[in-house]
Amino acid sequence: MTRERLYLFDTTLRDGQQTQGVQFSLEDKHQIAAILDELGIDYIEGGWPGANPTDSDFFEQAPKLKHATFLAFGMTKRVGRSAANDEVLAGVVNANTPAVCLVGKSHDFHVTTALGVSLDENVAAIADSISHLVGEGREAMYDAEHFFDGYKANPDYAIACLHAALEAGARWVVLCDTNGGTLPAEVHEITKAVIASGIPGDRLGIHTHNDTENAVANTLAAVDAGARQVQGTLNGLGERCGNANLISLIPTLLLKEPYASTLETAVTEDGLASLTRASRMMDDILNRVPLRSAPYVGASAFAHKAGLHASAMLKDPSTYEHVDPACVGNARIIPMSNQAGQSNLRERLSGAGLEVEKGDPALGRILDLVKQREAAGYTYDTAQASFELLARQELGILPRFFSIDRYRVTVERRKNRRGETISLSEAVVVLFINGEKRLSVSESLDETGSDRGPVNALSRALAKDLGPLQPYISDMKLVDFKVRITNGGTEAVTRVIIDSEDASGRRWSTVGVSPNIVDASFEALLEAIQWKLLRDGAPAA
Ligand SMILES: CC(=O)SCCNC(=O)CCNC(=O)[C@H](O)C(C)(C)COP(=O)(O)OP(=O)(O)OC[C@H]1O[C@@H](n2cnc3c(N)ncnc32)[C@H](O)[C@@H]1OP(=O)(O)O
Ligand SMILES: CC(=O)C(=O)O
Repeated sequence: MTRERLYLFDTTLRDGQQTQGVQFSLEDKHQIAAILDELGIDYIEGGWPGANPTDSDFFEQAPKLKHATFLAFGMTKRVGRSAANDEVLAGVVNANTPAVCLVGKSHDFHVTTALGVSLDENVAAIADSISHLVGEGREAMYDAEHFFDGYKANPDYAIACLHAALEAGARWVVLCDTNGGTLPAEVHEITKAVIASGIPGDRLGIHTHNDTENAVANTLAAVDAGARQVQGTLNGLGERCGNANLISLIPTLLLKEPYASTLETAVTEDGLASLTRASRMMDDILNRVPLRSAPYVGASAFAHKAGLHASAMLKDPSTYEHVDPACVGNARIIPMSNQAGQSNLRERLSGAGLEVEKGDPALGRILDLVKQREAAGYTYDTAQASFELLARQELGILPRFFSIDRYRVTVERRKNRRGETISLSEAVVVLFINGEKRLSVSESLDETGSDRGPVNALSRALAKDLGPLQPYISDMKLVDFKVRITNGGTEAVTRVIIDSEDASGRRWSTVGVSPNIVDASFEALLEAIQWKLLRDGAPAA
Protein backbone atom coordinates (compact mmCIF):
# COMPACT_ATOMS: atom_id res chain seq x y z
CA MET A 1 0.00 0.00 0.00
CA THR A 2 1.40 3.44 -0.87
CA ARG A 3 1.59 5.70 2.10
CA GLU A 4 0.49 9.33 2.04
CA ARG A 5 3.12 11.95 2.84
CA LEU A 6 2.72 13.74 6.16
CA TYR A 7 4.79 16.92 6.57
CA LEU A 8 6.33 17.93 9.88
CA PHE A 9 6.59 21.63 10.61
CA ASP A 10 8.58 22.89 13.57
CA THR A 11 7.93 26.25 15.22
CA THR A 12 10.29 25.95 18.22
CA LEU A 13 12.24 28.98 17.00
CA ARG A 14 9.09 31.09 16.60
CA ASP A 15 6.15 29.93 18.80
CA GLY A 16 8.63 28.12 21.10
CA GLN A 17 10.34 31.46 21.63
CA GLN A 18 6.97 32.85 22.78
CA THR A 19 7.30 30.62 25.90
CA GLN A 20 7.53 32.74 29.02
CA GLY A 21 11.16 32.78 30.20
CA VAL A 22 12.62 31.50 26.92
CA GLN A 23 14.97 33.77 25.02
CA PHE A 24 17.12 32.07 22.41
CA SER A 25 20.49 33.47 21.45
CA LEU A 26 21.67 33.40 17.84
CA GLU A 27 23.90 30.43 18.70
CA ASP A 28 20.95 28.60 20.34
CA LYS A 29 18.87 29.12 17.20
CA HIS A 30 21.57 27.64 15.00
CA GLN A 31 22.00 24.67 17.30
CA ILE A 32 18.24 23.98 17.42
CA ALA A 33 17.90 24.30 13.63
CA ALA A 34 20.68 21.70 13.22
CA ILE A 35 18.94 19.30 15.64
CA LEU A 36 15.64 19.67 13.74
CA ASP A 37 17.26 19.19 10.35
CA GLU A 38 19.05 16.06 11.58
CA LEU A 39 15.76 14.71 12.92
CA GLY A 40 14.08 14.91 9.51
CA ILE A 41 11.72 17.87 10.03
CA ASP A 42 10.34 19.22 6.71
CA TYR A 43 9.82 22.87 7.62
CA ILE A 44 11.73 24.94 10.17
CA GLU A 45 10.15 28.27 11.07
CA GLY A 46 13.06 30.46 12.16
CA GLY A 47 11.21 33.38 13.73
CA TRP A 48 9.87 36.77 12.67
CA PRO A 49 12.50 38.77 10.74
CA GLY A 50 12.31 42.42 11.69
CA ALA A 51 10.57 41.75 15.01
CA ASN A 52 13.76 41.68 17.10
CA PRO A 53 17.52 41.87 16.49
CA THR A 54 18.21 38.17 17.18
CA ASP A 55 15.59 37.02 14.67
CA SER A 56 16.84 39.51 12.08
CA ASP A 57 20.45 38.33 12.60
CA PHE A 58 19.35 34.70 12.37
CA PHE A 59 17.81 35.29 8.94
CA GLU A 60 20.85 37.25 7.83
CA GLN A 61 23.07 34.30 8.81
CA ALA A 62 20.55 31.63 7.77
CA PRO A 63 21.30 28.05 8.85
CA LYS A 64 22.62 25.69 6.20
CA LEU A 65 20.02 22.95 6.16
CA LYS A 66 20.48 19.58 4.48
CA HIS A 67 16.86 18.55 4.32
CA ALA A 68 14.42 21.06 5.81
CA THR A 69 12.86 24.09 4.14
CA PHE A 70 13.57 27.28 6.06
CA LEU A 71 10.70 29.69 6.70
CA ALA A 72 10.17 33.22 7.90
CA PHE A 73 7.01 34.06 9.85
CA GLY A 74 5.03 37.28 9.72
CA MET A 75 1.51 38.67 9.54
CA THR A 76 -0.75 39.59 6.68
CA LYS A 77 -0.47 43.14 5.40
CA ARG A 78 -2.31 45.93 7.14
CA VAL A 79 -5.50 47.24 5.50
CA GLY A 80 -5.01 50.61 3.81
CA ARG A 81 -1.70 49.85 2.14
CA SER A 82 -0.61 47.43 -0.55
CA ALA A 83 1.27 44.23 0.30
CA ALA A 84 4.34 45.64 -1.47
CA ASN A 85 4.20 48.79 0.70
CA ASP A 86 3.66 47.16 4.09
CA GLU A 87 6.94 47.57 5.96
CA VAL A 88 6.30 44.67 8.39
CA LEU A 89 5.60 42.31 5.48
CA ALA A 90 8.62 43.73 3.65
CA GLY A 91 10.84 42.80 6.60
CA VAL A 92 9.62 39.22 6.30
CA VAL A 93 9.94 39.00 2.52
CA ASN A 94 13.40 40.59 2.60
CA ALA A 95 14.64 37.69 4.72
CA ASN A 96 14.70 35.82 1.40
CA THR A 97 13.63 32.44 2.76
CA PRO A 98 12.29 29.85 0.31
CA ALA A 99 9.04 29.70 2.27
CA VAL A 100 7.01 32.18 4.31
CA CYS A 101 4.16 31.62 6.75
CA LEU A 102 1.78 34.50 7.44
CA VAL A 103 -0.67 34.58 10.33
CA GLY A 104 -3.99 36.17 9.48
CA LYS A 105 -7.36 36.49 11.12
CA SER A 106 -10.16 34.01 10.41
CA HIS A 107 -12.49 34.77 13.34
CA ASP A 108 -14.96 37.56 12.54
CA PHE A 109 -14.79 38.88 16.14
CA HIS A 110 -11.00 39.36 15.86
CA VAL A 111 -11.32 41.06 12.48
CA THR A 112 -13.72 43.66 13.75
CA THR A 113 -12.39 43.97 17.33
CA ALA A 114 -8.61 43.38 17.18
CA LEU A 115 -7.95 44.69 13.66
CA GLY A 116 -10.91 47.11 13.45
CA VAL A 117 -11.49 46.44 9.75
CA SER A 118 -14.36 44.97 7.75
CA LEU A 119 -14.68 41.25 7.09
CA ASP A 120 -14.16 41.77 3.36
CA GLU A 121 -11.07 43.93 3.93
CA ASN A 122 -9.49 41.12 5.97
CA VAL A 123 -10.23 38.52 3.26
CA ALA A 124 -8.67 40.85 0.67
CA ALA A 125 -5.61 41.38 2.92
CA ILE A 126 -5.10 37.62 3.18
CA ALA A 127 -5.40 37.14 -0.59
CA ASP A 128 -3.14 40.11 -1.44
CA SER A 129 -0.46 39.09 1.06
CA ILE A 130 -0.34 35.50 -0.19
CA SER A 131 -0.33 36.59 -3.89
CA HIS A 132 2.55 38.93 -3.06
CA LEU A 133 4.58 36.05 -1.58
CA VAL A 134 3.81 33.79 -4.53
CA GLY A 135 4.77 36.63 -6.90
CA GLU A 136 8.10 36.82 -5.07
CA GLY A 137 8.60 33.12 -5.80
CA ARG A 138 8.04 31.88 -2.23
CA GLU A 139 6.24 28.83 -0.98
CA ALA A 140 3.40 30.52 0.90
CA MET A 141 1.47 29.36 3.96
CA TYR A 142 -1.45 30.91 5.79
CA ASP A 143 -1.82 30.33 9.54
CA ALA A 144 -5.55 30.85 10.11
CA GLU A 145 -5.45 32.34 13.60
CA HIS A 146 -8.33 31.40 15.97
CA PHE A 147 -9.71 29.17 13.24
CA PHE A 148 -11.70 26.76 15.43
CA ASP A 149 -13.28 29.50 17.57
CA GLY A 150 -13.92 31.46 14.36
CA TYR A 151 -15.55 28.44 12.72
CA LYS A 152 -17.85 27.95 15.70
CA ALA A 153 -18.88 31.63 15.58
CA ASN A 154 -19.18 32.06 11.80
CA PRO A 155 -18.28 28.94 9.77
CA ASP A 156 -18.82 30.53 6.36
CA TYR A 157 -16.46 33.38 7.14
CA ALA A 158 -13.74 31.20 8.65
CA ILE A 159 -13.85 28.92 5.60
CA ALA A 160 -13.89 31.90 3.20
CA CYS A 161 -10.57 33.07 4.72
CA LEU A 162 -9.00 29.66 3.99
CA HIS A 163 -10.27 29.63 0.40
CA ALA A 164 -8.98 33.19 -0.18
CA ALA A 165 -5.48 32.05 0.82
CA LEU A 166 -5.65 28.85 -1.18
CA GLU A 167 -6.93 30.58 -4.32
CA ALA A 168 -4.18 33.20 -3.98
CA GLY A 169 -1.64 30.37 -4.24
CA ALA A 170 -0.93 29.23 -0.68
CA ARG A 171 0.75 25.81 -0.63
CA TRP A 172 -0.68 25.22 2.84
CA VAL A 173 -3.52 26.66 4.90
CA VAL A 174 -3.13 25.87 8.58
CA LEU A 175 -5.96 25.56 11.09
CA CYS A 176 -4.80 27.19 14.32
CA ASP A 177 -6.34 26.52 17.71
CA THR A 178 -4.77 29.73 18.93
CA ASN A 179 -6.39 29.85 22.39
CA GLY A 180 -5.94 26.10 22.86
CA GLY A 181 -9.46 25.50 24.18
CA THR A 182 -10.82 23.20 21.45
CA LEU A 183 -11.23 19.49 22.22
CA PRO A 184 -10.29 16.55 19.96
CA ALA A 185 -13.81 15.61 18.80
CA GLU A 186 -14.44 19.22 17.71
CA VAL A 187 -11.09 19.42 15.91
CA HIS A 188 -11.92 16.22 14.06
CA GLU A 189 -15.40 17.35 13.04
CA ILE A 190 -14.33 20.86 11.97
CA THR A 191 -11.29 19.59 10.01
CA LYS A 192 -13.61 17.19 8.16
CA ALA A 193 -15.95 20.09 7.38
CA VAL A 194 -13.01 22.13 6.02
CA ILE A 195 -12.01 19.29 3.72
CA ALA A 196 -15.66 18.87 2.64
CA SER A 197 -15.67 22.60 1.71
CA GLY A 198 -13.07 21.84 -0.97
CA ILE A 199 -9.72 22.32 0.81
CA PRO A 200 -7.69 19.16 0.06
CA GLY A 201 -6.13 17.43 3.07
CA ASP A 202 -2.72 17.57 1.42
CA ARG A 203 -2.92 21.39 1.51
CA LEU A 204 -4.13 21.49 5.12
CA GLY A 205 -2.09 21.89 8.31
CA ILE A 206 -2.88 21.86 12.02
CA HIS A 207 -1.37 24.07 14.75
CA THR A 208 -2.54 23.42 18.30
CA HIS A 209 -1.88 24.75 21.79
CA ASN A 210 -1.86 22.77 25.00
CA ASP A 211 -4.23 24.78 27.20
CA THR A 212 -6.43 21.73 27.93
CA GLU A 213 -3.47 19.34 27.62
CA ASN A 214 -4.90 18.13 24.33
CA ALA A 215 -2.44 19.64 21.84
CA VAL A 216 -1.09 16.24 20.78
CA ALA A 217 -4.57 14.64 20.80
CA ASN A 218 -5.97 17.55 18.77
CA THR A 219 -3.17 17.21 16.23
CA LEU A 220 -3.89 13.51 15.83
CA ALA A 221 -7.63 14.27 15.51
CA ALA A 222 -6.86 16.62 12.60
CA VAL A 223 -4.58 14.02 10.98
CA ASP A 224 -7.35 11.41 11.40
CA ALA A 225 -9.69 13.82 9.59
CA GLY A 226 -7.20 14.24 6.71
CA ALA A 227 -4.80 17.14 7.51
CA ARG A 228 -1.33 16.37 6.16
CA GLN A 229 0.89 18.96 7.79
CA VAL A 230 1.44 19.01 11.58
CA GLN A 231 2.99 21.91 13.43
CA GLY A 232 4.63 21.60 16.81
CA THR A 233 7.73 22.27 18.87
CA LEU A 234 10.52 20.40 20.63
CA ASN A 235 9.41 19.40 24.14
CA GLY A 236 6.11 21.23 23.57
CA LEU A 237 7.50 24.75 24.08
CA GLY A 238 5.19 27.58 23.04
CA GLU A 239 2.97 30.47 24.06
CA ARG A 240 1.22 29.96 27.48
CA CYS A 241 0.94 26.17 28.06
CA GLY A 242 2.87 25.36 24.89
CA ASN A 243 2.31 23.84 21.45
CA ALA A 244 1.84 20.25 20.32
CA ASN A 245 4.96 18.36 21.36
CA LEU A 246 6.73 16.99 18.28
CA ILE A 247 8.83 14.76 20.55
CA SER A 248 5.63 12.87 21.44
CA LEU A 249 3.94 13.21 18.05
CA ILE A 250 6.81 11.88 15.94
CA PRO A 251 7.06 8.40 17.53
CA THR A 252 3.28 8.13 17.71
CA LEU A 253 2.99 8.91 14.00
CA LEU A 254 5.84 6.56 13.08
CA LEU A 255 5.11 3.65 15.39
CA LYS A 256 1.37 3.56 16.02
CA GLU A 257 -1.51 2.52 13.82
CA PRO A 258 -3.24 3.66 11.73
CA TYR A 259 -0.46 6.20 11.09
CA ALA A 260 2.53 3.87 10.74
CA SER A 261 1.13 1.93 7.80
CA THR A 262 -0.77 4.74 6.05
CA LEU A 263 1.48 7.80 6.38
CA GLU A 264 5.12 8.52 5.77
CA THR A 265 7.36 11.33 6.99
CA ALA A 266 10.98 12.21 6.30
CA VAL A 267 12.04 10.96 9.74
CA THR A 268 14.22 7.88 9.30
CA GLU A 269 14.83 5.08 11.82
CA ASP A 270 18.06 6.82 12.80
CA GLY A 271 16.20 10.12 13.18
CA LEU A 272 13.67 8.43 15.45
CA ALA A 273 16.50 6.91 17.49
CA SER A 274 17.96 10.41 17.97
CA LEU A 275 14.73 11.67 19.57
CA THR A 276 15.76 11.27 23.23
CA ARG A 277 19.05 13.04 22.53
CA ALA A 278 17.23 15.84 20.66
CA SER A 279 14.84 16.37 23.56
CA ARG A 280 17.68 16.42 26.12
CA MET A 281 19.76 18.78 23.98
CA MET A 282 16.81 21.16 23.90
CA ASP A 283 16.58 21.05 27.70
CA ASP A 284 20.30 21.59 27.90
CA ILE A 285 20.06 24.71 25.75
CA LEU A 286 17.28 25.99 28.03
CA ASN A 287 19.23 24.95 31.15
CA ARG A 288 16.20 22.89 32.22
CA VAL A 289 16.22 19.56 34.00
CA PRO A 290 14.64 16.99 31.61
CA LEU A 291 11.12 15.97 32.61
CA ARG A 292 11.41 12.41 33.93
CA SER A 293 7.83 11.55 33.00
CA ALA A 294 8.06 12.83 29.41
CA PRO A 295 6.42 10.24 27.10
CA TYR A 296 8.90 8.20 25.02
CA VAL A 297 12.01 10.21 26.02
CA GLY A 298 11.77 10.77 29.80
CA ALA A 299 14.07 8.91 32.18
CA SER A 300 10.96 7.26 33.69
CA ALA A 301 9.26 6.47 30.36
CA PHE A 302 10.61 2.92 30.49
CA ALA A 303 11.29 2.59 34.25
CA HIS A 304 9.60 -0.49 35.73
CA LYS A 305 9.33 0.07 39.45
CA ALA A 306 6.76 -2.44 40.72
CA GLY A 307 7.97 -5.95 41.52
CA LEU A 308 5.20 -7.59 39.46
CA HIS A 309 6.09 -5.50 36.41
CA ALA A 310 9.82 -6.23 36.73
CA SER A 311 9.25 -9.96 37.07
CA ALA A 312 7.18 -10.08 33.85
CA MET A 313 9.55 -7.71 32.06
CA LEU A 314 12.42 -10.14 32.53
CA LYS A 315 10.34 -12.81 30.79
CA ASP A 316 9.28 -10.54 27.90
CA PRO A 317 9.72 -6.74 27.79
CA SER A 318 6.53 -6.31 25.76
CA THR A 319 4.54 -7.27 28.88
CA TYR A 320 4.87 -3.73 30.24
CA GLU A 321 6.26 -1.66 27.33
CA HIS A 322 4.20 -0.18 24.50
CA VAL A 323 7.27 0.27 22.27
CA ASP A 324 10.93 -0.74 22.42
CA PRO A 325 12.78 2.10 24.23
CA ALA A 326 15.79 1.74 21.90
CA CYS A 327 13.77 2.83 18.86
CA VAL A 328 13.43 6.34 20.34
CA GLY A 329 16.96 6.30 21.76
CA ASN A 330 15.80 5.74 25.33
CA ALA A 331 16.68 2.91 27.73
CA ARG A 332 14.83 0.57 30.05
CA ILE A 333 15.39 0.95 33.81
CA ILE A 334 14.41 -1.53 36.48
CA PRO A 335 14.79 0.70 39.54
CA MET A 336 15.14 -0.40 43.14
CA SER A 337 12.63 0.79 45.73
CA ASN A 338 10.27 -0.46 48.39
CA GLN A 339 7.96 -1.58 45.55
CA ALA A 340 10.61 -3.97 44.24
CA GLY A 341 11.00 -7.72 44.39
CA GLN A 342 13.99 -9.96 43.66
CA SER A 343 13.40 -9.66 39.89
CA ASN A 344 13.96 -5.86 40.00
CA LEU A 345 16.98 -6.45 42.14
CA ARG A 346 18.66 -9.04 39.93
CA GLU A 347 18.01 -6.93 36.83
CA ARG A 348 19.44 -3.81 38.47
CA LEU A 349 22.47 -5.69 39.72
CA SER A 350 23.03 -7.19 36.31
CA GLY A 351 22.82 -3.67 34.77
CA ALA A 352 25.63 -2.71 37.15
CA GLY A 353 27.66 -5.73 36.02
CA LEU A 354 26.86 -7.80 39.13
CA GLU A 355 25.48 -11.26 38.37
CA VAL A 356 23.86 -12.80 41.46
CA GLU A 357 22.18 -16.22 41.18
CA LYS A 358 18.45 -16.47 41.82
CA GLY A 359 17.96 -17.64 45.43
CA ASP A 360 21.28 -16.18 46.67
CA PRO A 361 20.58 -15.08 50.30
CA ALA A 362 22.35 -11.77 49.57
CA LEU A 363 19.35 -10.80 47.41
CA GLY A 364 17.00 -11.02 50.39
CA ARG A 365 19.44 -9.03 52.56
CA ILE A 366 19.80 -6.26 49.98
CA LEU A 367 16.04 -6.06 49.48
CA ASP A 368 15.48 -5.78 53.24
CA LEU A 369 18.14 -3.10 53.49
CA VAL A 370 16.58 -1.08 50.65
CA LYS A 371 13.15 -1.29 52.25
CA GLN A 372 14.50 -0.35 55.73
CA ARG A 373 16.44 2.61 54.36
CA GLU A 374 13.48 3.81 52.28
CA ALA A 375 11.41 3.73 55.49
CA ALA A 376 14.14 5.93 57.03
CA GLY A 377 13.79 8.53 54.24
CA TYR A 378 16.13 7.32 51.48
CA THR A 379 14.83 6.74 47.97
CA TYR A 380 16.56 4.49 45.50
CA ASP A 381 14.30 4.50 42.47
CA THR A 382 15.94 7.69 41.21
CA ALA A 383 19.22 7.47 43.17
CA GLN A 384 20.44 4.43 41.29
CA ALA A 385 24.13 5.15 41.93
CA SER A 386 23.55 5.10 45.70
CA PHE A 387 21.70 1.82 45.28
CA GLU A 388 24.65 0.30 43.46
CA LEU A 389 27.03 1.35 46.24
CA LEU A 390 24.69 -0.08 48.88
CA ALA A 391 24.38 -3.41 47.02
CA ARG A 392 28.16 -3.68 46.54
CA GLN A 393 28.69 -2.94 50.21
CA GLU A 394 26.29 -5.75 51.17
CA LEU A 395 27.94 -8.12 48.66
CA GLY A 396 31.34 -7.23 50.13
CA ILE A 397 32.69 -5.88 46.83
CA LEU A 398 32.75 -2.13 47.42
CA PRO A 399 36.36 -0.89 47.20
CA ARG A 400 37.40 1.73 49.73
CA PHE A 401 39.00 4.64 47.88
CA PHE A 402 39.44 7.01 50.85
CA SER A 403 38.03 7.55 54.30
CA ILE A 404 36.60 10.73 55.71
CA ASP A 405 38.07 11.84 59.00
CA ARG A 406 35.85 14.89 59.53
CA TYR A 407 34.36 17.93 57.86
CA ARG A 408 33.22 21.36 59.02
CA VAL A 409 31.13 24.06 57.35
CA THR A 410 30.70 27.60 58.64
CA VAL A 411 28.12 30.06 57.38
CA GLU A 412 28.68 33.73 57.91
CA ARG A 413 26.76 36.92 57.20
CA ARG A 414 28.71 40.17 57.53
CA LYS A 415 29.46 43.55 55.96
CA ASN A 416 32.17 43.81 53.33
CA ARG A 417 34.63 46.68 52.95
CA ARG A 418 32.02 48.69 51.02
CA GLY A 419 29.52 48.25 53.88
CA GLU A 420 27.31 45.82 51.88
CA THR A 421 25.81 42.78 53.60
CA ILE A 422 27.27 39.57 52.18
CA SER A 423 26.95 35.91 53.06
CA LEU A 424 29.80 33.44 52.79
CA SER A 425 30.40 29.80 53.66
CA GLU A 426 33.65 28.01 54.24
CA ALA A 427 34.15 24.24 54.26
CA VAL A 428 37.01 22.13 55.55
CA VAL A 429 37.28 18.43 54.69
CA VAL A 430 39.87 16.09 56.20
CA LEU A 431 40.31 12.65 54.66
CA PHE A 432 42.81 9.82 54.38
CA ILE A 433 44.03 8.19 51.16
CA ASN A 434 46.46 5.30 51.50
CA GLY A 435 47.08 6.35 55.10
CA GLU A 436 48.01 9.88 54.03
CA LYS A 437 46.05 12.74 55.59
CA ARG A 438 44.71 15.46 53.27
CA LEU A 439 43.02 18.69 54.33
CA SER A 440 41.11 20.87 51.84
CA VAL A 441 39.48 24.22 52.43
CA SER A 442 37.05 25.94 50.08
CA GLU A 443 34.80 28.99 50.04
CA SER A 444 31.33 29.39 48.56
CA LEU A 445 32.02 32.45 46.40
CA ASP A 446 32.09 31.90 42.65
CA GLU A 447 34.22 33.79 40.08
CA THR A 448 31.75 36.71 40.12
CA GLY A 449 31.87 36.95 43.92
CA SER A 450 28.34 35.53 44.41
CA ASP A 451 27.68 33.21 47.32
CA ARG A 452 26.82 29.69 46.07
CA GLY A 453 26.04 28.40 49.59
CA PRO A 454 27.45 25.89 52.08
CA VAL A 455 26.78 22.76 49.99
CA ASN A 456 28.74 24.26 47.13
CA ALA A 457 31.64 25.07 49.45
CA LEU A 458 31.55 21.52 50.77
CA SER A 459 31.38 20.03 47.28
CA ARG A 460 34.42 22.05 46.20
CA ALA A 461 36.42 21.16 49.32
CA LEU A 462 35.62 17.47 48.92
CA ALA A 463 36.63 17.42 45.27
CA LYS A 464 39.62 19.74 45.69
CA ASP A 465 42.39 17.36 46.59
CA LEU A 466 41.91 13.63 46.22
CA GLY A 467 45.59 13.26 45.43
CA PRO A 468 46.15 10.29 43.06
CA LEU A 469 42.36 10.00 42.55
CA GLN A 470 41.97 13.58 41.34
CA PRO A 471 42.21 12.81 37.58
CA TYR A 472 39.22 10.45 37.93
CA ILE A 473 36.90 13.17 39.23
CA SER A 474 38.19 16.29 37.49
CA ASP A 475 35.44 16.23 34.81
CA MET A 476 32.60 15.79 37.32
CA LYS A 477 30.03 18.50 37.88
CA LEU A 478 26.95 18.85 40.04
CA VAL A 479 23.98 19.45 37.72
CA ASP A 480 20.95 19.28 39.99
CA PHE A 481 20.28 19.40 43.69
CA LYS A 482 16.87 18.56 45.18
CA VAL A 483 15.93 18.92 48.81
CA ARG A 484 12.83 17.43 50.39
CA ILE A 485 11.66 17.26 54.01
CA THR A 486 10.39 13.74 54.47
CA ASN A 487 9.61 11.29 57.24
CA GLY A 488 12.43 9.05 58.46
CA GLY A 489 10.61 6.68 60.79
CA THR A 490 8.68 9.01 63.11
CA GLU A 491 10.95 12.05 62.69
CA ALA A 492 11.06 14.63 59.90
CA VAL A 493 14.41 14.39 58.08
CA THR A 494 15.98 16.13 55.10
CA ARG A 495 16.53 14.11 51.94
CA VAL A 496 18.94 15.47 49.35
CA ILE A 497 19.25 14.06 45.84
CA ILE A 498 22.21 15.16 43.78
CA ASP A 499 22.53 14.63 40.04
CA SER A 500 26.10 14.62 38.73
CA GLU A 501 27.44 14.55 35.19
CA ASP A 502 30.84 13.98 33.62
CA ALA A 503 32.43 15.03 30.36
CA SER A 504 31.10 11.95 28.54
CA GLY A 505 27.52 13.13 29.27
CA ARG A 506 26.94 10.31 31.78
CA ARG A 507 24.54 11.29 34.56
CA TRP A 508 24.04 9.62 37.92
CA SER A 509 21.99 10.34 41.04
CA THR A 510 22.87 9.85 44.69
CA VAL A 511 20.91 10.37 47.90
CA GLY A 512 21.70 11.46 51.42
CA VAL A 513 19.41 11.64 54.47
CA SER A 514 19.96 13.42 57.79
CA PRO A 515 18.13 15.76 60.14
CA ASN A 516 20.74 18.30 58.95
CA ILE A 517 20.62 19.52 55.31
CA VAL A 518 24.39 19.98 55.06
CA ASP A 519 25.05 16.50 56.41
CA ALA A 520 22.50 14.95 54.01
CA SER A 521 24.19 16.82 51.15
CA PHE A 522 27.61 15.62 52.27
CA GLU A 523 26.46 11.99 52.15
CA ALA A 524 25.04 12.44 48.63
CA LEU A 525 28.18 14.26 47.43
CA LEU A 526 30.41 11.58 48.86
CA GLU A 527 28.48 8.82 47.12
CA ALA A 528 28.54 10.74 43.83
CA ILE A 529 32.35 10.76 43.98
CA GLN A 530 32.58 7.12 45.10
CA TRP A 531 30.38 5.98 42.20
CA LYS A 532 32.46 7.89 39.67
CA LEU A 533 35.70 6.39 41.06
CA LEU A 534 34.13 2.94 40.97
CA ARG A 535 32.81 3.25 37.42
CA ASP A 536 36.04 4.65 36.07
CA GLY A 537 38.16 1.95 37.69
CA ALA A 538 40.08 4.11 40.15
CA PRO A 539 42.53 2.17 42.36
CA ALA A 540 41.30 1.21 45.84
CA ALA A 541 43.25 2.48 48.84
C1 LIG B 1 -0.98 33.74 17.31
C2 LIG B 1 0.47 34.10 17.33
O1 LIG B 1 1.15 33.64 18.19
S1 LIG B 1 1.03 35.07 16.13
C3 LIG B 1 2.66 35.43 16.58
C4 LIG B 1 2.72 36.66 17.37
N1 LIG B 1 4.10 37.03 17.59
C5 LIG B 1 4.45 38.20 17.99
O2 LIG B 1 3.63 39.08 18.18
C6 LIG B 1 5.91 38.42 18.25
C7 LIG B 1 6.53 39.44 17.35
N2 LIG B 1 5.76 40.70 17.33
C8 LIG B 1 6.33 41.92 17.36
O3 LIG B 1 7.54 42.05 17.50
C9 LIG B 1 5.45 43.09 17.20
O4 LIG B 1 4.14 42.79 17.67
C10 LIG B 1 5.40 43.56 15.71
C11 LIG B 1 6.78 44.09 15.32
C12 LIG B 1 5.02 42.46 14.78
C13 LIG B 1 4.37 44.67 15.54
O5 LIG B 1 4.66 45.65 16.48
P1 LIG B 1 3.78 47.01 16.55
O6 LIG B 1 3.75 47.59 15.19
O7 LIG B 1 4.38 47.80 17.67
O8 LIG B 1 2.30 46.55 16.87
P2 LIG B 1 1.69 45.86 18.17
O9 LIG B 1 2.49 44.67 18.54
O10 LIG B 1 1.43 46.85 19.28
O11 LIG B 1 0.26 45.44 17.63
C14 LIG B 1 0.08 44.59 16.55
C15 LIG B 1 -0.54 45.34 15.38
O12 LIG B 1 -0.69 44.41 14.32
C16 LIG B 1 -2.06 44.32 13.91
N3 LIG B 1 -2.29 42.95 13.51
C17 LIG B 1 -2.40 41.88 14.31
N4 LIG B 1 -2.59 40.79 13.55
C18 LIG B 1 -2.58 41.18 12.27
C19 LIG B 1 -2.74 40.51 11.06
N5 LIG B 1 -2.90 39.19 11.02
N6 LIG B 1 -2.68 41.21 9.91
C20 LIG B 1 -2.48 42.54 9.95
N7 LIG B 1 -2.32 43.23 11.10
C21 LIG B 1 -2.39 42.55 12.24
C22 LIG B 1 -2.83 44.72 15.15
O13 LIG B 1 -4.11 45.18 14.86
C23 LIG B 1 -1.94 45.82 15.71
O14 LIG B 1 -2.15 46.99 14.96
P3 LIG B 1 -2.65 48.38 15.66
O15 LIG B 1 -1.56 48.75 16.60
O16 LIG B 1 -2.78 49.28 14.50
O17 LIG B 1 -3.92 48.04 16.35
C1 LIG C 1 -0.14 31.21 14.46
C2 LIG C 1 -0.17 30.81 15.85
O1 LIG C 1 0.86 30.67 16.47
C3 LIG C 1 -1.44 30.56 16.48
O2 LIG C 1 -2.48 30.91 15.91
O3 LIG C 1 -1.44 29.99 17.59
